[in-house]
Amino acid sequence: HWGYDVDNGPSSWHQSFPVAKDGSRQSPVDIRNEETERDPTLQPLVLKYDPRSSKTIANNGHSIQVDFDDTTDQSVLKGGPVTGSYRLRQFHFHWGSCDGRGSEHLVDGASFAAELHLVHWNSEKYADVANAAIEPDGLAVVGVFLKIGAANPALQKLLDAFDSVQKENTKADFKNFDPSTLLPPCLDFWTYLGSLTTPPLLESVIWHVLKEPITVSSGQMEQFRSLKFTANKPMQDNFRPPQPLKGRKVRRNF
Ligand SMILES: C[C@]12CCc3c(ccc4cc(OS(N)(=O)=O)ccc34)[C@H]1CC[C@@H]2OS(N)(=O)=O
Ligand SMILES: [Zn+2]
Repeated sequence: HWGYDVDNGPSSWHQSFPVAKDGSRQSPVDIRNEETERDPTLQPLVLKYDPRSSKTIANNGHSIQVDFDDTTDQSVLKGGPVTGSYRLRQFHFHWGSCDGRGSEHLVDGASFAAELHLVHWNSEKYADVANAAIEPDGLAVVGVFLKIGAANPALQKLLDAFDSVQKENTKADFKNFDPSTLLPPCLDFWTYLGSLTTPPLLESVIWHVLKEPITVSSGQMEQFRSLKFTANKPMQDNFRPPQPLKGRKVRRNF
């Protein structure tokens, strides 16, 4: 099964998922800010989250993921490059084995210690996330960089729940969590057309990468690394390296 080891990691995913190599809009990418284009027509990003829609926290063997009730428009993304409304389904993280790496997107070649992904799907056009995920405008993912600095109290609430999901394929209740507490004050973003960054690598994501990181302390990063991929393998370095732009333009609203 796919993973992040030397024998089943990102460089071998193309064997089962040819789009990894043949695709035209693969993610993540290295955002070279000089080559991005400021687009004054981009609307501000509007993220309206209701803590009552948070359900569970799970270790799915690839990341730590918080799932949301997406049967109604309680937590939605609007604005930015998209028309319509995208419903929050889940958020998860990618991080490194050391503080110097871990994010999936890079900015001018620089990595951050981790990256938060808030996954939304186009609930105006499609029936559910699975149907949306096979459409070019089906998903909208917001990426937030985690930069080493002061301990983050909002993140700590999440980390405190990790004890119950240390092992692979474990899940626990995680109610009344407000994901907006994980957002930076400024929602300036880069946006481009991309894909899921794990198999099935579907090319259905409109990416919104926030310019402003949130902070995380080294000690808090250690708590991410206390999670397990399988029996005794620490969950870390669960990030895909940057993929070729293949002529894509990255736009910014700032
Ligand atoms: C579960 C699903 C397949 C995997 C998947 C899904 C959605 C968002 C995802 C975000 C990911 O992470 S990332 N870094 O943001 O790209 C990684 C995988 C994702 C749906 C899409 C079809 C499957 O849905 S299903 N089983 O048919 O009901
Ligand atoms: Zn992700």
